[in-house]
Amino acid sequence: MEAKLVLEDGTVFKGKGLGYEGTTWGEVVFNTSMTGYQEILTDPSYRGQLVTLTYPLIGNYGINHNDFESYEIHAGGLIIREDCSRPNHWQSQNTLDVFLKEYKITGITNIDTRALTRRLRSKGSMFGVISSEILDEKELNKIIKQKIKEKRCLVEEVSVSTPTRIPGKGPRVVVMDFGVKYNIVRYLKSLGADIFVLPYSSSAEEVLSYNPDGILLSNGPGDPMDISEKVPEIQSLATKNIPVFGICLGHQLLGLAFGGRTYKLKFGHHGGNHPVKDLRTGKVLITTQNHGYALEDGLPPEIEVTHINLNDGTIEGIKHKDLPVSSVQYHPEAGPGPKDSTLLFNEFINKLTGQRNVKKLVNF
Ligand SMILES: NC(=O)CC[C@H](N)C(=O)O
Repeated sequence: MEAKLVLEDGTVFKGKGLGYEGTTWGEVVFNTSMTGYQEILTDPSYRGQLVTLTYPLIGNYGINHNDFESYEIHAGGLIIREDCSRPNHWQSQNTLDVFLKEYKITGITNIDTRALTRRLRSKGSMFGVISSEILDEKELNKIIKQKIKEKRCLVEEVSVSTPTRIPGKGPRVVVMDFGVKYNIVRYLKSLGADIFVLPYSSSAEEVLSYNPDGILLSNGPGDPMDISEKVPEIQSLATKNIPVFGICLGHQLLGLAFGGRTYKLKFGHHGGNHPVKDLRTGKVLITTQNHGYALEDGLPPEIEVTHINLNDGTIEGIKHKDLPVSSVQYHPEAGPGPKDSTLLFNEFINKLTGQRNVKKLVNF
């Protein structure tokens, strides 16, 4: 089945349809991880984006029950070089193609993803459309012009609609769900936390009514300014002397709450090998990243920058100088990616219990 990918600048890539036969659109981003396609597809932060995977062979270890980062595929579409239709792995239960069909996600294969990535890297991420049903390029360009203007509240699309509890015997953690990845919840659970996942729309008052020992602000899709109405609520929560830990979108919202500003990166950070320096220890961590926005330099004086990205110097972590509040732009929960930073979860939980001992994490 023939398929086409058209970018907002008019570039056309011809390929072969993958997954569900149809038409899909969104911002085209590239991820440089070598493995982890299932986690990437199901990560709510990719909601509505067309994900290009730079690793040339995708699907080779199939799809399994354990690697879900949420309840469904959130990426709007998938762009790859080569699809492996006969996966081989002891846990594999499905092929990538069938998986995409099940969730009605349209993809495209046989694409020169190297050329596409170079284009996105030099011009910046662009809007695009993938279709295996419409091949007329004029028609596809028309779709881009229409859809690029469409506004969606992506966080609303992915957040839980009612509070959900994952019981544990340890400290009570409220997770504000902007599109939380399962691995964040898995780590908190492995450390014994009594977890309440609340809809992103919950007010500060509602969050506090759970009497939390700590609050986690999750990752999530889109521009943090799309949910700027949450900023005063987060500011109110972050100044109550309750430990708060933010991840990715949660980090950006926390920065905004303390008077910082966000901006859009040229092509974002999406991959599993981003070097980040912890400025307090001088150590370099290899991190998983997936973000298109970042905090601007020039944060208020009460905020300390704790981590920076060694590729481009952008802010990767902050902490409040007086309050028990900190956050990272990257993903300590990995899923997929290196686990250099998983101890951040121990640090957070230890703050809540006052324990000194670092519990050994369960390996996922
Ligand atoms: N993974 C995330 O939380 C991403 C945050 C935000 N949507 C961004 O792209 O910057």
